[in-house]
Amino acid sequence: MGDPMSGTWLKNVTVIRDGRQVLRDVTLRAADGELLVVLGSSGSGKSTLLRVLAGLNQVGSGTVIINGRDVTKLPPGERRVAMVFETSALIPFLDVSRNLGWGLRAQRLPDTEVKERVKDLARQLRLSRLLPRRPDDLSTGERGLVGIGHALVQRPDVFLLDEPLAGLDAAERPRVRQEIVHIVRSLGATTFFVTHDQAEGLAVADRVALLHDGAVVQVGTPRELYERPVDLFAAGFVGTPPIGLLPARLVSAGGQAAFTVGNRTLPLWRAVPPPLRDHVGREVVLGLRAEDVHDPTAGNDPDSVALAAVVREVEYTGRRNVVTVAVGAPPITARGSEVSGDKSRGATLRSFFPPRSVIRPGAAVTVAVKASSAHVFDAVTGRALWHP
Ligand SMILES: Nc1ncnc2c1ncn2[C@@H]1O[C@H](COP(=O)(O)OP(=O)(O)OP(=O)(O)O)[C@@H](O)[C@H]1O
Repeated sequence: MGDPMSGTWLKNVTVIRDGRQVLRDVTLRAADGELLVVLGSSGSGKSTLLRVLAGLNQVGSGTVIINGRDVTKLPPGERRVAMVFETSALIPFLDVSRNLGWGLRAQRLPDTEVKERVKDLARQLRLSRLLPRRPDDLSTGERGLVGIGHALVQRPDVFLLDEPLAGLDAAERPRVRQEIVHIVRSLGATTFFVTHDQAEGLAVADRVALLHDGAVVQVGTPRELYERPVDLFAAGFVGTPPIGLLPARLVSAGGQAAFTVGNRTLPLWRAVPPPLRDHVGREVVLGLRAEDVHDPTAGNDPDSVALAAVVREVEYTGRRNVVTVAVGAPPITARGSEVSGDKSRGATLRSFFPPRSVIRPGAAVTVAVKASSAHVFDAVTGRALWHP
């Protein structure tokens, strides 16, 4: 990105509604042709961010740039973007074919080309059989597909997709998702893809921007968000099942770092890493992904330490059981920790057990963890200090 204006982005954008900041100084840039997922829970400001790009929401302050062009003061019609809304507005008295084509006809494309493009797109999205029907004669999911089609047929510079898969059933979602990704990639269009579903976001994104309370928490590749979350909020939001959290104290003995958890000690088997030096003797929160929490009877890793725990929940998924256990440790109060656990229950970890294991809520078990697999967070601010 040599040109400082290139790409499609918001620069220091603030949006105020009813006296509340719904976007707070948001700076977020998608490179040309990038598929950027905007991820966040309900009310985090995702739709507002798209509406600002589309020109449907005024900014309080800041700049909006589309394909290197400052469009902050331009009306929606002059921004060359195509938007799919969560509930798409179809024209009731036009059949699907005309609904898909009217945007192109408005651009004065020749009729034969409009028909050709509509036909191709309908085939790609597998909605050819719906072309003669009117919106009233479609299911919610089918209307959703037509809404997606209406945006995708346009070949704009920038696609704005707001929960495009919301109306579709679970079985159809992965297929349509792949089709959308295929289409926007083959057109080379920059795409903002809004979702509250982290698994969906990770699956399609070049990069993910995680939004919380109107502010950008972290921007990175799916892998960066999973492996190097900037704080407890990001760590808890990204990944299934949610990351497990353990309160601990960082100690240093004979120059070697370790974490104490209750009456157990988890040695790191190395000197205190420089980013942790200021935290020796202080409380931290350890974050452990389910794949790093083991059934100690299944094998013997000499670096692991067994912790006593009580089974809270068992979810059978076919390939394995996802087991939530409570470890005898006090609840965690750090900022952002609420997304990955229930505060009232104390520290919880998740682990994968074999599908045939007989394990029931209330059972006493031990789980094996090791310090070198743990993400380390500040116990007060929730900021990440160290990643495995
Ligand atoms: N017209 C409005 N007037 C006042 N506040 C609004 C208006 N529209 C949205 N908001 C508020 O702005 C915040 C962000 O809303 P937005 O729709 O951008 O969130 P979102 O992340 O897209 O949520 P969802 O996933 O539920 O659609 C919310 O707190 C919402 O209540």
